[in-house]
Amino acid sequence: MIFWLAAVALAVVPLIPAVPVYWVTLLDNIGLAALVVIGLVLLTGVGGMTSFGQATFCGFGAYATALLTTQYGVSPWLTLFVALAVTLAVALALGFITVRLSGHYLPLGTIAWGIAIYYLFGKLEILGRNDGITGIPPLSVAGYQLSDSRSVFYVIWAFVLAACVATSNLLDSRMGRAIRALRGGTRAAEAFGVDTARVKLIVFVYAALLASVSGWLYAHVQRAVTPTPFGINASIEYLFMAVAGGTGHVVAAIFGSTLVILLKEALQRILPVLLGHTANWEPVVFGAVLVLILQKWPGGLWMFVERLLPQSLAPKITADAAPLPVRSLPARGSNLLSLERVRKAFQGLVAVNDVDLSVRSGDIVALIGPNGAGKSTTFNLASGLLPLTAGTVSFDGVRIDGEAPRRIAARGMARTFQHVKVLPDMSVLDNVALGAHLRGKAGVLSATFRLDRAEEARIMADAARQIERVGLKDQMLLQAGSLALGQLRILEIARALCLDPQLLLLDEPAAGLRHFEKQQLARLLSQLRDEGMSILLVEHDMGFVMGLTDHIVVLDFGMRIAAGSPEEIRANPAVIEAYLGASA
Ligand SMILES: Nc1ncnc2c1ncn2[C@@H]1O[C@H](COP(=O)(O)OP(=O)(O)OP(=O)(O)O)[C@@H](O)[C@H]1O
Repeated sequence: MIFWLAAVALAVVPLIPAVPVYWVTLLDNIGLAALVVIGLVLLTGVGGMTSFGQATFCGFGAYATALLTTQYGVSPWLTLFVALAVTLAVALALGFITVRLSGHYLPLGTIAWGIAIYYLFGKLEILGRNDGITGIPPLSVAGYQLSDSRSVFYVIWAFVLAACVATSNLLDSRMGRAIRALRGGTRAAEAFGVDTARVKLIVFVYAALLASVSGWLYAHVQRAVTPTPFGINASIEYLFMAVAGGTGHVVAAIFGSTLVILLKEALQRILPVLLGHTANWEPVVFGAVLVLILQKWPGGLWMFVERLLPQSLAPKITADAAPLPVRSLPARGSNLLSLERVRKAFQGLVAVNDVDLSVRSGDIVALIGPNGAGKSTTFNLASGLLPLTAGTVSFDGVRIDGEAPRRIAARGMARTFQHVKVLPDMSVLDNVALGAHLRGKAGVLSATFRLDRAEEARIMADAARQIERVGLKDQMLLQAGSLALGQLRILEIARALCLDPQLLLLDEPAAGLRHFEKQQLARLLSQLRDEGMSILLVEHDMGFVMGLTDHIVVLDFGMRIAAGSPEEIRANPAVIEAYLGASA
């Protein structure tokens, strides 16, 4: 509501004759920057991919329209589609290479192509080399030329408004959750079935297209383009705007753009008066202020505004949403997971040495052993996180070794993590809904146009059902970051259940839990088994395992030294020697 009131108030500004043209021009510049920064909020703030090359994509939009309108007389509105098509092709090619980079190689990659393309713009004869292209026509609507700041204002801000709405819609969707999941690490996201390389590429292209629209508008506002506004300096400035505003919220992009542009303007006016001479101190003070902001408020300054706004309403859960389809569980007692003579060697070290392990449907099976016995490695071989050196893994009668973790997840194997991997600033409900990624289909287009609501309601209703199933109903709308470790581990189980699995893989589910939390967890796992769920868990806590499981496999130095019921394992001398003996 406040957002729309602000939009109406903004729309009135250029109509007030007393508002100087200079201020309207500033608002135009803020709008142009905000388009790029909205993309950066999604790419960097939400998706965690830092780009120092966004201005380059503005360049593609600007040069495409500059060339076509001045050389070939094409209508500017048509060139918008050409600009988007050119940017799409370039962003797909650059993104394909760039988003596969990780750590600091990713921003370095964006710097590299940002610089290269900037020089390319300045070298190409057809683009007028460093002099650029002049004589670009203004935009026109119904024969009326938008050649002044006031008239073009509405076109710029219509695009900003559309970008805000589309991006907010996108974030509040299945794809939006997948984009947020990127911040939690590729491993976790892939385990829920997210194709992380594809999602990264989608975000990269989305941000590039917004920058291209900004460049296209810029060309028709300035009526001339040169390479300068599309260089690395401009890209860094856009990144500052995103970070200074706050990278977690779409509206913060507008706030950050306003902040940085007004700061630059203010410094240009105030500093010469204060310092009384013409030396160019603005960049120095500008840099110092930005460093101060980054130091003091790394989350961005939007949070100060956000605190003053009414809290957004809790997400609606439609109780009567049709349930998502549920896969049938295999007959109780049938062989669900089989590891046969699996082996994993890390260079010289054989971490898992020809181990056999099977899980029957409806059983809780534990994999135990002293530190370094090879439990986690075996677990990761089963879930596809590590490739096998030898042996086979079959799930529900089908060989799955060699398949990617997300394909294995799609078959009905869901996992939790030894070090919990939740998104702390997302609600428990949204975190759990992430587990249902593979049960939905809605992509970017249906999300931005809100055509995904029926599917989204079904996903949310299922997530709420799983949360109730594990007993976290009272925490459903809290931020996941506010939960205790025991609740976080249960949240991960709810998220795994949201995948509609046949088998749950739990990596040290009781690690770090207090006694009553362990009891609560054991009750939940028994309840799930009673409901027909099969569970394989890696665990250190013998008391927890003995009271809960149907079958135990013991590893030591990568070898299987025993397998049997808890009673058999308790009485096995090799186990007492290797495991219990060690702790005794
Ligand atoms: N990526 C790796 N590269 C090299 N060695 C590894 C790798 N992962 C595990 N190892 C080694 O393989 C052996 C088994 O490790 P693993 O983590 O599977 O044991 P674990 O039983 O899960 O131990 P813990 O209970 O301490 O987690 C250890 O000696 C470990 O150092």
